[in-house]
Amino acid sequence: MIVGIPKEIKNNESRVGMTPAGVFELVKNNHKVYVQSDAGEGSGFFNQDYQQAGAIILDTIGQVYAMSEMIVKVKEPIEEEYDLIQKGQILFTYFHFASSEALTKAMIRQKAICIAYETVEDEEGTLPLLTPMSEVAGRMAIQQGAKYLEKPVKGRGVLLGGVPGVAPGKVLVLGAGVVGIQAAKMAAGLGAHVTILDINMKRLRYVNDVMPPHVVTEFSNEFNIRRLIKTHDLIIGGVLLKGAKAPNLITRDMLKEMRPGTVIVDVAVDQGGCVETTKPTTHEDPIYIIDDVVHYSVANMPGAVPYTSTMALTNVTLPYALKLANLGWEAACAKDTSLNKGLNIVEGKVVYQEIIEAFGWEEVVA
Ligand SMILES: NC(=O)C1=CN([C@@H]2O[C@H](COP(=O)(O)OP(=O)(O)OC[C@H]3O[C@@H](n4cnc5c(N)ncnc54)[C@H](O)[C@@H]3O)[C@@H](O)[C@H]2O)C=CC1
Ligand SMILES: CC(=O)C(=O)O
Ligand SMILES: [Mg+2]
Repeated sequence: MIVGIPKEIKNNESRVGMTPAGVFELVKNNHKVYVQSDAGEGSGFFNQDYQQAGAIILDTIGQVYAMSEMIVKVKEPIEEEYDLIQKGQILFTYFHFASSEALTKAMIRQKAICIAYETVEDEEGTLPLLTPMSEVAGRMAIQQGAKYLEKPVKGRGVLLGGVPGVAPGKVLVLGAGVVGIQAAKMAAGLGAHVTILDINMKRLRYVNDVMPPHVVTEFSNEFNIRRLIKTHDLIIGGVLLKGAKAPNLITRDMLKEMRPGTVIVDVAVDQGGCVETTKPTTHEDPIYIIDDVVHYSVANMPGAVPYTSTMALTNVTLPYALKLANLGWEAACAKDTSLNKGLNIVEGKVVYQEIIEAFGWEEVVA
């Protein structure tokens, strides 16, 4: 198969869809790999590294799309890329369709085969291609939250760890999944008081078992959320309903109940966010303020730490990319039930039910 690796063009996105090690594996399996010039530069991989691994470097993104049967990338295609996508071309990347009707309609129009990293699901129900980026984003959420709690950027002016004689800051984590647990771990490490909520008792039991005593679990419901937001300094959104729009656990009216300078880091923004007032932001302009509450909602948080993130992501995507290249998408998905769950749009047809529901469409749109 001919595989193309374009340079990411989303704001401050420095990850790349494949490392030279991945190229080496594909070439070893008799595939041809085109890499756009400087695609890996932001992650510390240079044209020469890709060439030594067996790739051919192409000058433009247009050439990569035009000459490849499968595109392996990181983020969803953005508007400038829509028309480059070919009918029947495999796109293997994050899409987060439920948060964007425009993107969904564009991919339907282009009649591509869209296999979404975030819905590939193993037998245990975990999401192997989302997990490493959730680990990165969960850890980063505390770094970013701590920064925006500082007064000069309109935060409450609270130091998360406190100091001797002064109580630590309080962190509320919505969702005890991968993002939530990593965020709780980092916040606890700084000495903050952490409250973590979920509706899944298994997750809460696990957290209760492995975390130190200053990480407290509570059941997630509106009553508890309304009570807790009044006293917590930093709120992390890490809720996910697979493939679907995230539920709005914090509604607009609740902002008035928070103290001025409270910070919300809504990591779930890529699935539409779990806060009603969440809208996607960029690393260039990451925050906005509503009712004195600082909102941070960057949809590609791991893109800011590409040295770590590119390797963490491609460690898990490569075996699937290799399967797709070796067998073609139909046979690969038929053989591998995890990969099959990644199929979101196939030649103009939405095949993932939660996407159809997210837009209130009656049926599969062709
Ligand atoms: N902004 C960014 O750059 C990034 C965003 N993400 C996003 O972060 C989100 C979370 O991802 P993961 O932690 O991997 O998901 P996960 O599936 O591991 O965890 C989600 C948790 O939410 C819980 N949940 C569901 N409904 C709930 C409710 N009403 N109240 C409380 N908890 C509830 C689930 O039980 C589950 O434990 C996803 O939308 C993911 O795409 C992930 C990586 C990067
Ligand atoms: C998962 C995701 O949205 C990201 O890594 O950017
Ligand atoms: Mg207020």
